[in-house]
Amino acid sequence: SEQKDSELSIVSLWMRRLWNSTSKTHPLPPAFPGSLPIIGHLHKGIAFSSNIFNFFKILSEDCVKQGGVTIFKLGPDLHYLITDPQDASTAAKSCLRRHYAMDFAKVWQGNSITTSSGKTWARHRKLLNPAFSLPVIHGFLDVFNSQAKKLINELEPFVGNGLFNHSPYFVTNNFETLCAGTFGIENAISKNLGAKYISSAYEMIDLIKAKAFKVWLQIDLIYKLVGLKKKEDQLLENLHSLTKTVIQKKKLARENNTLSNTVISPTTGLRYKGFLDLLMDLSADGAFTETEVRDQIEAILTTGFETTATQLTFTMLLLGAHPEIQDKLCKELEAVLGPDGDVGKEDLNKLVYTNAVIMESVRMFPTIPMILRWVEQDVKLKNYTMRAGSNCVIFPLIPNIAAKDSKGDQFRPERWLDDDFNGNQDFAGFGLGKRGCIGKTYAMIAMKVMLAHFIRQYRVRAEMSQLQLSADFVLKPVSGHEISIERRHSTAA
Ligand code: HEM
Repeated sequence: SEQKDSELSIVSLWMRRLWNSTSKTHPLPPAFPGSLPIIGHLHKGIAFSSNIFNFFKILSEDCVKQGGVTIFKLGPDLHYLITDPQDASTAAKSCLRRHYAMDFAKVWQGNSITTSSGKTWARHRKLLNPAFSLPVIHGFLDVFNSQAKKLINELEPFVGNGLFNHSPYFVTNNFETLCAGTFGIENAISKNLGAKYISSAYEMIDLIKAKAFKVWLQIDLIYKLVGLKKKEDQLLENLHSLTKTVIQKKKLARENNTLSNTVISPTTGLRYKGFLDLLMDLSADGAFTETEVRDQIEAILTTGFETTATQLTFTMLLLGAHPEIQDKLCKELEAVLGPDGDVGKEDLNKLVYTNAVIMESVRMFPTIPMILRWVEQDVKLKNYTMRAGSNCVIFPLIPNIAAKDSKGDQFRPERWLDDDFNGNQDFAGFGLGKRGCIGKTYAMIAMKVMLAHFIRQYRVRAEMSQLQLSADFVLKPVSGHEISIERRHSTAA
């Protein structure tokens, strides 16, 4: 019946999209320039598709100029673009349903925290919140520390050897870290299985994107005829086989009591559980079905592995291009942690500048470049009412680029320390409101630990003038992002 519900909801979304394009219920805000009859701004989207991040900047800057709310039309689909912080907050609070494109991810992740809406989402979010709390994440510190050291060793051959692409190393390493934290078993999966999962996830995301943009692929018969259904089934098998394998392993271990379902962290002394154990406890209590456990695990893996890795890729690049900031960061890390000590939980709050560096990296390059929501009911903003059946786009770039100072395009971590930017409620890099990022604490601590080891060991150099970005679900560099590394002889042990 869930399948039927989702089909019905897709049909009703289509009806509302069509209705919305013709109804004249509420006056519209000004449009982004260049809209054409029928296709709207589709041609603009296509023209800018090779540099989508620049397009987001142009859209958000225009939106700021036009008063904070504009319209962007992709064929019949009406999108409200919002840069006004108060309206962004209202929209994020009122529109808790994701864009319909996320419905195409349901074949993969069912009704998980990322794909569900309404009461199902609220229940999942409430049940999952404790799994992402600070004490749980503190329990992962050993994994974070050892994974950071592992990466540093892996990069050893690049020392003094010129530019290289560091991004895939961060992706693989972060995926392993996430698997250890998620499954609560180190080396739970083989390297091959992990690599297959990552490549299948990328391909699956491409399919979801294709469905969202090429509307004819949303018709099942066409999807089958062009061979994409077969491809999708194969990818789903690859993806689900990893989660199924680990869940089976864990289940057996729990039944036979051969694996303690809590791990004692040697650094923190804390007893902790991986996400999977917490989910299985909930399933034993009847809160989650077995399928829901798998769906949530898929959702955590997908939202977790690329975001943190990509943000670190950007951070290394920014640090490489700003040696004075890198030196200041290194000084703080050495002062708090010594030349090569691990990061303990009591150190985290002392790494104030490190925190600012990461936040500034999220501000400059938000890996989730837009918050896309579906407007289910009419939503009243300050000066306009968003029509039910439309979409709204909140750019994390809002307060980021429409910056509070005139130097918003500069990488300046100090703004998080000196200015009123610190604790800025409008900052949308990790989302806004109740549906904001559940993994923020995980991500911030994982990134801090990685930077702590990396920067004390290596001096990074980079040059950003040729940087090219792409943005699908995640904003990422596609070229011009290589770095070089040298050992910091003066401080290395
Ligand atoms: C630099 C790292 C990260 C950034 C910048 C980031 C950013 C975001 C943003 C902006 C949203 C809101 C999207 C929306 O409202 O449409 C979000 C949601 C989410 N994030 Fe993150 N994220 C990061 C890392 C992580 C990690 C490591 C995990 C998991 C371990 C994670 C799990 C999630 C989940 C499950 C949601 C959906 C929450 C919900 O729908 O209730 N994120 N993230």
